[in-house]
Amino acid sequence: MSQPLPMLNWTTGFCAAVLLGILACRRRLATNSSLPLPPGPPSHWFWGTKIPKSANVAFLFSKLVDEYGPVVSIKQGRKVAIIIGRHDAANEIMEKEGGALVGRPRLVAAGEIVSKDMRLLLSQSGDQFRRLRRAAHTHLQAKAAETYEPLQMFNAKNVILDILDDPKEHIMHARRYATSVILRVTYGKTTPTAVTDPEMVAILKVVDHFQTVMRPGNFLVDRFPLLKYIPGYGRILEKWHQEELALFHDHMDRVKRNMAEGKAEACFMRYMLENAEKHQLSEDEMAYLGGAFYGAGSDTSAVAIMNMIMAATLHPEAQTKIQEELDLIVGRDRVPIFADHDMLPQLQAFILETLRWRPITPLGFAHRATSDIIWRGYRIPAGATVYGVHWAITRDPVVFPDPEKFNPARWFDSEGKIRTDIKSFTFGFGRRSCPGHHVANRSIYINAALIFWSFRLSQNPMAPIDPTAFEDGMIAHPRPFDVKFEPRTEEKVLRQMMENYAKE
Ligand code: HEM
Repeated sequence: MSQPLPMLNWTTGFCAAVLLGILACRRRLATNSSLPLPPGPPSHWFWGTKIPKSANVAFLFSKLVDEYGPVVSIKQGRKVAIIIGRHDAANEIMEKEGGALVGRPRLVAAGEIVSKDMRLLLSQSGDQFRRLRRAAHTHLQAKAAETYEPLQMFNAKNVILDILDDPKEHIMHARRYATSVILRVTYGKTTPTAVTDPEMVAILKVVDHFQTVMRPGNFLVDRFPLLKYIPGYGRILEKWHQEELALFHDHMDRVKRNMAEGKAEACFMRYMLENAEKHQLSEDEMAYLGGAFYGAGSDTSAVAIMNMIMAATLHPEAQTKIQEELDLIVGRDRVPIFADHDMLPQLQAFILETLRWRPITPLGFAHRATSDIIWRGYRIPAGATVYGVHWAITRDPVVFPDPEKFNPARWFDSEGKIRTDIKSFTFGFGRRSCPGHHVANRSIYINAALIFWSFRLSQNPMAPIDPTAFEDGMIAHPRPFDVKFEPRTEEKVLRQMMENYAKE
């Protein structure tokens, strides 16, 4: 008689658990969908929130944050976009809920037509994303980045020599630095890269196309994806795809040829070709991954160096502080090296403040919510495009009082140490944050150290020739601006020291 009881108990327990589960889910669904979206501007039922085509989207979104609060929702047709513009909210949503924000929004023009779904930066969460990201990490992680220090020093000294030869072209010199480093890391290219090389011109063209295609609202097909099936539509986008694919393959094929002749340098692409099976990537995917390194890593690093020069020229008092520190720690008989980094807090604070004051990617890169996120009573629905807007977050007045002021001192704690309690979002958020940040941080540091050290600032600070050139607040991609570079160290001595400084 007592036999069936355990079975009954088990069945009853199971049913009760299922019922409770269903109820909990329904309650959650009901609660979630009844929660409001974050506040935002009114929108048209069909067109959504109007974004003027000419607008600087990062500025526009930052204004919305000032008006509606730290998290704003806007409509893009029937889709929801969420703008995150304050530090706390970025931490709580982009970082802590990072698991639900690994995705990227569907970008028809940039992702599907131009990149044919092979660009890591735009790849959706899932198997392909994991394979690409794992492969990229092999050559971008901290340990690998450390091994690139000599080639970064070598190229940074060339920036100084180039500036001495042709100070007006300092923006091009920064570009050449960044491209040379990336081409060396990715393809083992050791021959010098000149700004006029057809290869460099082709790279800059690809970067330029990508920036154009990424600008929200630039291509109607992103609003109306069916357009891509209309014959003839998107011819220019297809052409851009063919151009970049050919360029990426050219680079890869050169490594293949060198491997066949037994003279390939150790580099990312050689590793990929030797380990293609392990990483399960097709030839096109490998070619694109190589391209992703300079697509994502060359212009960004160059802009970081340019912004530093811009910040220095505008703030002679900051130059003087760093100068004093360099005199004390490095002296004048040798050139700064990587090992000096931890002993140069003034320089570190200057770099942190430059990256805050003029973020390199003011709008950031959009993420996509893969499930509902509830934040302080608001709902970020699954499928929403989520922007962590760097320009707005770096202007959070609670974390960065008087945010427009360039003030490296804000990065020191009461004991004079660099603050570790403020997370910097320069390299993005959560699981999509920049895998190249170890390489990038080293590039920024060594160029800053060399530039400040070389241009003895106390007597001849780097100065803008036309201070009004900066007045409208350049962001992202500085226009050419003239800087007076007059090294105090005797030029001949400086050249000599640079020549002897780093040999690849
Ligand atoms: C100062 C220089 C750099 C800055 C400011 C920067 C910034 C960023 C940002 C903001 C993202 C998007 C993060 C997000 O979605 O939240 C990103 C992604 C990426 N960066 Fe960088 N980056 C820099 C240099 C580099 C370098 C040197 C490389 C490679 C050599 C690189 C490779 C990548 C790649 C492959 C991605 C795509 C990652 C993904 O979508 O999963 N970046 N970077």
